[in-house]
Amino acid sequence: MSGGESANDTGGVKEMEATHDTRTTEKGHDLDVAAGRGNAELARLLPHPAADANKYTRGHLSLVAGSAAYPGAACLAAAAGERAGAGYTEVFCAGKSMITVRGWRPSLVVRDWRAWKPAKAPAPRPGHPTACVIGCGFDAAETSLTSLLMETVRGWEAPLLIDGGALALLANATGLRLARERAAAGRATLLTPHGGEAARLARGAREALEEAKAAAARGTRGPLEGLADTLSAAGRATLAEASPAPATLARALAEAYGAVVALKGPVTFIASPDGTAEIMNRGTSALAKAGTGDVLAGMIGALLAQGLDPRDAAALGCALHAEAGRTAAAALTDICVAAEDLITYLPDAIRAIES
Ligand SMILES: NC(=O)C1=CN([C@@H]2O[C@H](COP(=O)(O)OP(=O)(O)OC[C@H]3O[C@@H](n4cnc5c(N)ncnc54)[C@H](OP(=O)(O)O)[C@@H]3O)[C@@H](O)[C@H]2O)[C@@H](O)CC1
Ligand SMILES: Nc1ncnc2c1ncn2[C@@H]1O[C@H](COP(=O)(O)OP(=O)(O)O)[C@@H](O)[C@H]1O
Repeated sequence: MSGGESANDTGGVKEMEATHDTRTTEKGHDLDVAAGRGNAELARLLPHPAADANKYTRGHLSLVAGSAAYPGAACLAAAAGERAGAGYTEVFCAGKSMITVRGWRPSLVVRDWRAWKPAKAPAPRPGHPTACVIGCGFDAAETSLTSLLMETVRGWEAPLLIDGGALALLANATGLRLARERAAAGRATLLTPHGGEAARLARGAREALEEAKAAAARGTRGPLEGLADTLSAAGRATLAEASPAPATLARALAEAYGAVVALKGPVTFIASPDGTAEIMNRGTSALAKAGTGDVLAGMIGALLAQGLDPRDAAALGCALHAEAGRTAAAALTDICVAAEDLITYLPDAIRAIES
């Protein structure tokens, strides 16, 4: 830990007093939690390119995003991913969205998402990090996207970030089982729900628990056998609650899905399957505008694609996103900031964290 910071564990939530301006102290329903990681610790994670870097060694980000209804989400996530340092950003989107995404930024490599073959992707190679972000601009009403998602959860080996409409498609017994199988195989997954998406994920986990219980009562063995026994009593109780506190919800979802969970909101909680959690409270209500979550997914995805561990990628990505929002609001007012501005102000956020 860097100088000026102190940390201790209280109920699994990492409490830190950082040297940066902490502004707010969040009082969770069950815990008092202070600010997240300090600038010095975050700055050490910044993926500056090596002198001999090339676009492939810097990190390959595959973004499966942008249904015909929401091409903008793919544009925002992809531009944010490039700005956050990915060396090669490839967008797999709906055929009807391709022209929009190509026209938005010529540096993006744009393909039809029928060409997305996650199980056939080359195995990750040392020195050539890669990651996938799936779900920004997924139309959850388009159930045909379920197979695209499930195939990716099952077949994609490298780190996987699931966001937006894909979270609704994951929120059921099959999604939970496949996510847990990924975790058991040592494959990293990161979920980035807002409050509504987190509630859906909790419902999906409850559905899986009920299915597992019913199978046990019938005496049948199934893929979810023993699920209830592998979840902590606190986790099960949280999933059963109508409106749990966000810190405990993030932890219960991380445990259930075997994934790092960044539960977004005015304060963001980043929880890991091992029960640890940290808080990111640098944000501003200027961020409460459509598309800012897509930008965040692209930023974190790019950090994963540059080899950061999911917890570090989430902590750094959320902090950079929040700092970009604050710098943008200082220049443009908290009324005028839009999602695109976060991409423009990301360099200032990087400088703020390094200074
Ligand atoms: N430019 C583009 O192309 C854009 C495309 N986008 C894409 O659109 C897709 C759908 O995503 P979405 O977030 O708009 O809708 P959805 O998942 O139905 O969630 C909304 C429901 O959840 C609830 N809710 C509860 N807490 C909440 C919270 N903290 N924050 C927000 N909502 C919260 C809320 O309940 P309410 O507050 O109304 O009671 C409401 O009923 C997705 O793929 C995304 O990537 C967007 O990113 C925008 C820019
Ligand atoms: N009042 C607020 N204060 C601070 N940050 C906020 C606030 N409201 C939203 N945010 C941040 O803005 C982003 C919104 O993400 P999300 O709801 O997924 O948006 P979208 O789906 O439109 O892209 C998250 O990073 C969230 O933490």
